[in-house]
Amino acid sequence: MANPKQEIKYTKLFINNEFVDAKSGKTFATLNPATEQPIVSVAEGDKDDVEAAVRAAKAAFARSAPWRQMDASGRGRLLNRLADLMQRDIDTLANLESLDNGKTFGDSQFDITCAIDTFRYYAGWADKIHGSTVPSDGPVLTYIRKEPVGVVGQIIPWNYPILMLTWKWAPALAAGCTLVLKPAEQTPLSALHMAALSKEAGFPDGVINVVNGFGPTVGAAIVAHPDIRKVAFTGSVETGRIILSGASTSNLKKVSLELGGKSPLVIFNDADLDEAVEIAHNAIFANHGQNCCAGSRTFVQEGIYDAFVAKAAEMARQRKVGDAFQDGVQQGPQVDEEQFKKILGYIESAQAEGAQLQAGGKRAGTVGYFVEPTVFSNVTDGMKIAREEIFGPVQSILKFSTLDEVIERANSTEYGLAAGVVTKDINTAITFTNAVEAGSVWVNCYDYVVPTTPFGGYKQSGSGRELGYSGIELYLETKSVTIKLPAKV
Ligand SMILES: NC(=O)C1=CN([C@@H]2O[C@H](COP(=O)(O)OP(=O)(O)OC[C@H]3O[C@@H](n4cnc5c(N)ncnc54)[C@H](OP(=O)(O)O)[C@@H]3O)[C@@H](O)[C@H]2O)C=CC1
Ligand SMILES: CCCCCC/C=C/C(=O)O
Repeated sequence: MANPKQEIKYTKLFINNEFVDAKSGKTFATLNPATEQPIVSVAEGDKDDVEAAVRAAKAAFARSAPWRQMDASGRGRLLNRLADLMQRDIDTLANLESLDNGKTFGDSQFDITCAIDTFRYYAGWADKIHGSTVPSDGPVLTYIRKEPVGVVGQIIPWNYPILMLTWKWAPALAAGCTLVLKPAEQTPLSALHMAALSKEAGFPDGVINVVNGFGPTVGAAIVAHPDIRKVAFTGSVETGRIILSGASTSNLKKVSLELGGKSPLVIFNDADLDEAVEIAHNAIFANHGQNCCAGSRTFVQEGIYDAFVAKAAEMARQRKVGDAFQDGVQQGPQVDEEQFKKILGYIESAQAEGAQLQAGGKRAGTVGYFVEPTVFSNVTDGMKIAREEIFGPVQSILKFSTLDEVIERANSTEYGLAAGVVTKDINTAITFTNAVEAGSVWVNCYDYVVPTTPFGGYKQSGSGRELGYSGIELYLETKSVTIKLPAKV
């Protein structure tokens, strides 16, 4: 049941299976973006708390520790148990997520259902991670072992708090790593409830640690720590750059990055118009536009352009904006004042650069970080809204003539996370999907993100792939073992 008055039980740091205060005693308030008021204060970790968390994670990774002695199938059972507990607490988790992030209760439930599926998917992998034998020359036996990387640091954003935690925790735990997670400062609450569930599920001491706090303190300490062997990050390109550089100047820890996007969604003349409008609407407005793979450049072929714009604007005007806990609401507030102001700034820049405002265009209401679902037509490639990640409910509709032209324009960006194409012509669809520089391409659909399928970016949208078996590979080392035999056998 949706409950904006959800009791909040966990507000401290989670280190070595205990909730503890920050060593400094400091706390910070997490705000409700619908009211702009504090929900609760949470412990504010810093370098010393990261140190304690890494020490716990390192001890949990010791050869004789219960986690390392556990059978791989035992890790799978713990992951499934955690998924069971998430299912039991789905309403509590969804309430915490919606309070802290502003997304609708229904969207939070959907995200948590996806997260549960992901834990179950990786539970299945835990005892199926294996090496191989290799036919080396000479009287030797050579085999390849796959081993967990060790202690890993994980830094996640605020747009899908539980889902991003899951994309990090589930493969790392299936692989046998131990971890220190930093949730985003805006959305620590669901991660802390997840920490409590991990203890209840039976994960041994120190395997999972959560340190709330800020990027330049907690995040930087994770990135610099010499005992952390790998860092996994989701967030902005700018912070991704800082992380890569911090990893290279500390212990050269491995890094995987899932960064931003400016993803093209291309709609051809032969598309079913209503279906295409709906795909494009959901591609940009889902999660209030706060989505790394949002279809933020809607390219529409000239034959249907005017009709498409009219219907897209009408659909945006019908989108119901309001409090996350109200029935029928499709869009809550943006996560914080910074994002809210950034989005309004982009809307202003689009008007100044000559884009035509078709719907929305301003703040919704007077309290909370609500932005009207906004649609611009006559957007051209050089405009700021066509080049930069807005991360908000702003649809930019661009016109194109030919397939070759739109391929070139779609690829004319340093991002390469996702792309979509809507057409009835299989040749057009395949030509586009082969040519577009993007880690995920969706044909006649969008945002089809499932646990089995790798997800990540080309170019500056990142490196490495989460989900699928690729997600596990991020947390594995490869060891080649060669044993001399008395004779060739
Ligand atoms: N790819 C994606 O899914 C996301 C993209 N973005 C893009 O980034 C823009 C800015 O959002 P923002 O939240 O500032 O994104 P950031 O990339 O800065 O935040 C993501 C995470 O990184 C942490 N972080 C920040 N600085 C450092 C650092 N120096 N070292 C280590 N970790 C750090 C943040 O901590 P803290 O909690 O203190 O912020 C947060 O946990 C958005 O408008 C959007 O365009 C944002 C979120 C997700
Ligand atoms: C629930 C379906 C959409 C998932 C999108 C994942 C986005 C990740 C990100 O923004 O980093």
